[in-house]
Amino acid sequence: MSETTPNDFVVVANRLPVDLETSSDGGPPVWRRSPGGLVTALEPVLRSTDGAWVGWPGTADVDLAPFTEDGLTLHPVPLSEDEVTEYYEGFSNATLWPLYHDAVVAPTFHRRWWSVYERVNRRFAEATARAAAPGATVWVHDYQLQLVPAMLRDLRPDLTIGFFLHIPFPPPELFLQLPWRKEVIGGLLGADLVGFHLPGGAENFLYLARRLFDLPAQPRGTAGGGFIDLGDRRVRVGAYPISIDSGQLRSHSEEAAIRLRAKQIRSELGDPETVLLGVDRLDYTKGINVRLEALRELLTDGTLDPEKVVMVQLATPSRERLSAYAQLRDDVEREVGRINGEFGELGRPVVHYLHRPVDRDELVAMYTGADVMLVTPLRDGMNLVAKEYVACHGDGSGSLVLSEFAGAAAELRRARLVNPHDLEDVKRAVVEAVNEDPASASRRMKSLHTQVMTHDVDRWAHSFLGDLTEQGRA
Ligand SMILES: Nc1nc2c(ncn2[C@@H]2O[C@H](COP(=O)(O)OP(=O)(O)O)[C@@H](O)[C@H]2O)c(=O)[nH]1
Ligand SMILES: O=P(O)(O)OC[C@H]1O[C@H](O[C@H]2O[C@H](CO)[C@@H](O)[C@H](O)[C@H]2O)[C@H](O)[C@@H](O)[C@@H]1O
Repeated sequence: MSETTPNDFVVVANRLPVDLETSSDGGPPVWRRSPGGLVTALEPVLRSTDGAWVGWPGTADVDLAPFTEDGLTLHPVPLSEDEVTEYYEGFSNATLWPLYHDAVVAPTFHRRWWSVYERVNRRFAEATARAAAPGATVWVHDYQLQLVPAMLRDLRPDLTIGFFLHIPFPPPELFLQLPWRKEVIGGLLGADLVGFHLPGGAENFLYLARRLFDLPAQPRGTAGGGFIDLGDRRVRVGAYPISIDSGQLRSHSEEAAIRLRAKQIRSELGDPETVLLGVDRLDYTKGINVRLEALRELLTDGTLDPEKVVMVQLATPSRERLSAYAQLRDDVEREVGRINGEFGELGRPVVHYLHRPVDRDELVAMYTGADVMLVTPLRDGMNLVAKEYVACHGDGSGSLVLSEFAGAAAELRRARLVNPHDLEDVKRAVVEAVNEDPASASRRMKSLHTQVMTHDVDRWAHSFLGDLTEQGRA
């Protein structure tokens, strides 16, 4: 670890790429990789740009000076226990998260949470102002930090500021429910460039900004993008679908040790004809129960044979103190128990359920060895898991069942797209994926693979940062 100097490129996100975990047995704290796709995508970008990362170290009441860890310059922003409850779990994940995900769970609005959200956003803006060199480029990420762009611009007008939202930006009729709607849009308008995964998010934002700030309509740009003129400055808005380090993952999946482990996993599962796989944070947006219910009905009506089909569901713990997440865990575990109780045999469950993270090698072996990947979110910004599975199947093996409501569906058109609200549609897609003729399945997967290989995270970052640089110069 060492002291740091201001950087020309700074990433700002709620979490650092590593979480500080304290052990209950009094042992020394350890840094572990943070959960979620934002970190998966941004870490390779930051490594290639030699920038700094401003974020929360994942544990309450930890106040650390900036330091370097494993080659990354990190600027920790402390959160108190109350701030974790009110800013992170409260306003970020019980107000904004459900509101932005089509209100699949009812959002909760609390004035107190809002004031803590404002306070914490200010702290992030101040930490960033200290971390950024004169004239630096700052890239702010996600719904937890929507006020940072305007706060940072006030503190440091010399900076070029980009903002990227990793979750869907909701349609106006939902967003307008938010009591602090104007403040949130005003916060985002502090950026030079505001980016979304999909054109629909960009269009929603442009409409709302013009309506809430009474701005004149402008001609539409390409792919849902456009500009907002604020008099003294111009904010660019666009769609930038995020991706993964596809080349690295493909090579990883082709390593002999991974191939061997993939075979071992199948053997440990009893060498079934078909392995179905789900990989998600245990989040109510991910539609885990949708696929479990589809499986149970297909076993009940005899369409799938429990002696031939096995499902692996990896559900990594997430936001566990929130009641909607605790309820989801109960529901998922009840459904897993029900399927295994009805259709499993001694030593041979149908659903293998893990409620803990596995290491990256094991995850890549799981992707590589699975015949059908089930990605059935009710709503998802992108879903990198879908792209990761495809990157691991360059040989044309495997099949992807993908919700129309995942951002990834806009690019992965040749996946078996399903409406997760329509159980019959999900069942049909699972059966078709299990029974598909190998030659046609291979053509499908190869075309998906080409898409993922040619649209990787490097391309995403270059596209966003290229537009940001252009905008900063304008
Ligand atoms: N190493 C590891 N990574 C995981 C595990 N579960 C999920 N991930 C990763 O977490 C990320 C999830 O991203 P995404 O699908 O976009 O959904 P998000 O959780 O909503 O960000 C992917 O990069 C996964 O590979 C796990 O058990 N171990
Ligand atoms: O930090 P957590 O509360 O533990 O949550 C983990 C991350 O979840 C979300 O990820 C999103 O970003 C992915 C990459 O763009 C995208 O593929 C996925 O659809 C999103 O759900 C969240 O947006 C991140 O801020 C969290 O760190």
